[in-house]
Amino acid sequence: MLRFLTAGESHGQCLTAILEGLPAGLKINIDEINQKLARRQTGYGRGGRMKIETDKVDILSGVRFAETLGDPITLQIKNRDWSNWLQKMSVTGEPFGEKVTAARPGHADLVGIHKYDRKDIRDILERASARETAAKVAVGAVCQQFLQDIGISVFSHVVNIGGVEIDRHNINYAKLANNTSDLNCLDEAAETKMRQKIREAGQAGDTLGGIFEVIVKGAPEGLGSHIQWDKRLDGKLAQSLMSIQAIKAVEIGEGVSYAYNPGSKMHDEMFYDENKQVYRRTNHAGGLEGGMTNGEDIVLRAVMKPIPTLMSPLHSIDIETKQEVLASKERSDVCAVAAASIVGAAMAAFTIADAVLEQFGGHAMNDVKKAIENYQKRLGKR
Ligand SMILES: Cc1cc2nc3c(=O)[nH]c(=O)nc-3n(C[C@H](O)[C@H](O)[C@H](O)COP(=O)(O)O)c2cc1C
Ligand SMILES: C=C(O[C@@H]1CC(C(=O)O)=C[C@@H](OP(=O)(O)O)[C@H]1O)C(=O)O
Repeated sequence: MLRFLTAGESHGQCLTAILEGLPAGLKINIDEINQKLARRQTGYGRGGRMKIETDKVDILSGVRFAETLGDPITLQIKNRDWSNWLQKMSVTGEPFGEKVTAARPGHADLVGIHKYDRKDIRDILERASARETAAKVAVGAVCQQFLQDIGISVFSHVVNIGGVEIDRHNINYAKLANNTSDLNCLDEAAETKMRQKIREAGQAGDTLGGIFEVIVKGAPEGLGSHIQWDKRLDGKLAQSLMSIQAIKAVEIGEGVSYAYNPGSKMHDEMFYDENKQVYRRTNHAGGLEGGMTNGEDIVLRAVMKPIPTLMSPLHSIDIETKQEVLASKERSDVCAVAAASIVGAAMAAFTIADAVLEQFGGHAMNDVKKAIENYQKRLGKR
């Protein structure tokens, strides 16, 4: 079993993740992890915090001479902003600085205060903050290196921001691997409109959400299982995306379209090629049937809600004065769908890596590769 935990507050000293369960003998490239961390920081519409941070990973355990040992891998990312918050985030001493008492609709503020019996909303928002997604991306980047080594690639791109959609007929999917657009969008015309939309939202003190897509190529047939609810890979992938801060809906393949079309239009018909290898002409199912991968690309989409902190704040309540007030305004992003798309690829990579290890086991990279080879041979795959 592959598992990870993260720790760290948004303005605390650092973020830490422990990733356990990867086999020994996997080559680790720190520069590639850092590239993914940098990519998560980009995106038109991000706030002032991203000008302070330059996320870089330190590997504190589990790797020696750039190879995994099979031990838990500890990944750490320092918060550069911490130096500005030493007293407000002090581990010892008396409370310092103004309390946050005006709850923001759409954030964890109010429920968190009630549930954890706190008086300062900062005690909640620090951990609810999506700053934590930097740790998820570091974990996912390591998992992506594992997957890459066995021929599986995970990509993501932005398909909608604030209602501006990409033109699917005009997309060069070959650019997925080295897309350098800071909105992580493959459609230049749509990207220009997205920027305009984000600019207008920012000027109005408003925020925007959107949709990103994750595509997994090269996953072997049969990851996951139909035999039990918690073994279904569609369910696990949905959770991995839904667990990202601000994600409100997840779609697999044509997802929502299934409600509007008959079976004759939606199920992917099967054919044999001249070598008696099965192929399909469509992939409405997004690569998953019966909770298992079917050998097609895995296609997932996630909907992100607009950022809850608005510079033109919404009506809310003050937990201390019990008055109706405007929600608090923290420095904030206007739109972070591009960043979320990088997090989405990381979370999908973790989940696929876990499914691969569940199926093929192995504490050593060579054993994993042999097991996959044997399985593919049994299936008659070339
Ligand atoms: C990459 C990323 C950046 C985010 N930036 C902000 C932000 O600057 N301000 C904010 O209020 N929420 C931001 N959020 C969203 C909140 O973290 C999220 O809405 C909050 O934790 C409540 O969780 P929920 O939306 O899943 O219910 C961001 C989310 C992501 C994924
Ligand atoms: C720090 C990050 O995102 C943060 C997510 C976030 C929130 O409420 O989720 C609030 C903002 O933090 P701050 O209050 O420090 O400006 C974002 O910048 C990050 O993505 O690295």
